[in-house]
Amino acid sequence: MRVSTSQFPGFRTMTLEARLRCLAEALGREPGQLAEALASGGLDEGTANAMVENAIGVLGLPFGVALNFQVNGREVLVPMATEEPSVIAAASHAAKRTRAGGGFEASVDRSIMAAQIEVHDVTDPEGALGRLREAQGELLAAANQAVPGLVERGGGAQEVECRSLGDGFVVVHVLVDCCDAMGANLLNTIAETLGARVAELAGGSLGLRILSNYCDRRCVRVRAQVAFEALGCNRAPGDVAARGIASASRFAELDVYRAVTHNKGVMNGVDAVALATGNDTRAIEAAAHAYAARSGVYRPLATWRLAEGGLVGELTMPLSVGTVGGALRAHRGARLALDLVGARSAGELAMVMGAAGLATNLAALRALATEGIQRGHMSLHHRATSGKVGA
Ligand SMILES: CC(C)(COP(=O)([O-])OP(=O)([O-])OC[C@H]1O[C@@H](n2cnc3c(N)ncnc32)[C@H](O)[C@@H]1OP(=O)([O-])[O-])[C@@H](O)C(=O)NCCC(=O)NCCSC(=O)C[C@@](C)(O)CC(=O)[O-]
Ligand SMILES: NC(=O)C1=CN([C@@H]2O[C@H](COP(=O)(O)OP(=O)(O)OC[C@H]3O[C@@H](n4cnc5c(N)ncnc54)[C@H](OP(=O)(O)O)[C@@H]3O)[C@@H](O)[C@H]2O)C=CC1
Repeated sequence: MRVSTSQFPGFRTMTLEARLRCLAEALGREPGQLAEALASGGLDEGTANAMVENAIGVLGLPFGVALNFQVNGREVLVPMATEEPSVIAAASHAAKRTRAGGGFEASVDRSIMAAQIEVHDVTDPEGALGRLREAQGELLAAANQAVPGLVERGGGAQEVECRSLGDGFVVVHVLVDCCDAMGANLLNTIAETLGARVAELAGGSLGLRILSNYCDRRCVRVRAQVAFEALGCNRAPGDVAARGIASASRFAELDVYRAVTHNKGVMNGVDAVALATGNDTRAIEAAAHAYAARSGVYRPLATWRLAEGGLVGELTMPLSVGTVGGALRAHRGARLALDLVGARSAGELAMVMGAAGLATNLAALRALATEGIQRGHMSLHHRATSGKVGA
């Protein structure tokens, strides 16, 4: 569903029921439909029992919506599931500050993932690589026969790459466009289909056949320009806040101890959207941190630089996310989250996730570089931990 605005004045002080009414109106739905989708955390026990093993119930998490987002000119509601107070406020807060500069600009690569087939005890690695390269056409055809639906949608196996790792190991990557799926099961099907033939061609023993979660060809890039005036508050003028944010960003580039915390601030937004939309947060985290360390030094995923009259923030990170497959079909709450975000493709969802990550990073840096984190975060944290909650 697309909305005409992501700004709802007074949303933060409304009751839960009033917020649902407000969203339902924006989406052209009945409030009851939203409440029904979210009943018992969006997941009933029967479904939970079928989704995982040894289920004993359903564990709840707060589900909220970050406001004020514009991504590539589109007004976007950003669904977030998180146990951490102040993350949704932080995302909404930063998104509000980006609006005067046009919000977030984002782009995304095709949904390319690599299926890995590993062969060991290869006695002639050079000969193996030659035979595997020659057989590229045959391997691609066999891979595509295993996923006809994907091919019909315009995706499927695109390319075969092979490398010798030394010590008798040869690895083949089948690069697959998995369209709107995260892709794990699709890629594993391809890896298992090709395994025996690849080992035969390589002249070695077949080893692992599984996707690689290091999806460095499936990156999202997000940029935001924030004017000094949009960064100021009564505790710091905008240019002072901007200089503080740029300096905090530089600190993260120079120090791994800081870079990890900086990236935790990025993942506050990314993971919350991933959890809400039923995506695999372990896959996202594993790829993000490998990418952050790709040069051999662990670096920030997002950086902020002073520019003419303001700040420019840029985030690049790999994101393998789906709007189909995985837990999505079964999970009512995740389907509602996808409906709220209005993403028509996995790429569009990845761009919103990246924008959420850049927003939570900006909010945290702005707070840290001006008043410190404790006022904003701890006031909301105390609200959550005071005896009143759940009474
Ligand atoms: C907490 C704020 C946003 C307050 O910030 P503020 O300046 O008091 O906010 P405001 O009252 O001026 O409100 C501005 C907008 O923020 C949103 N907003 C503001 N408050 C709320 C609220 N209660 N409920 C819902 N939305 C809220 C809302 O959109 C609001 O617009 P309005 O509704 O007025 O039109 C700010 O201090 C902030 O962004 N702090 C950073 C919080 C943060 O990063 N939390 C994560 C936990 S710390 C961490 O995990 C990461 C870290 C920090 O270690 C990463 C790192 O080191 O880089
Ligand atoms: N290492 C890892 O990360 C691993 C992760 N997993 C898990 O695998 C799951 C994700 O696997 P994934 O392959 O994405 O999901 P699925 O196994 O559910 O596959 C997605 C299916 O959706 C169908 N589909 C419908 N529309 C589209 C579309 N537009 N684009 C693409 N596919 C479409 C396709 O079937 P059809 O063509 O027949 O219609 C496809 O097979 C996650 O739950 C993940 O946690 C599993 C193993 C390892």
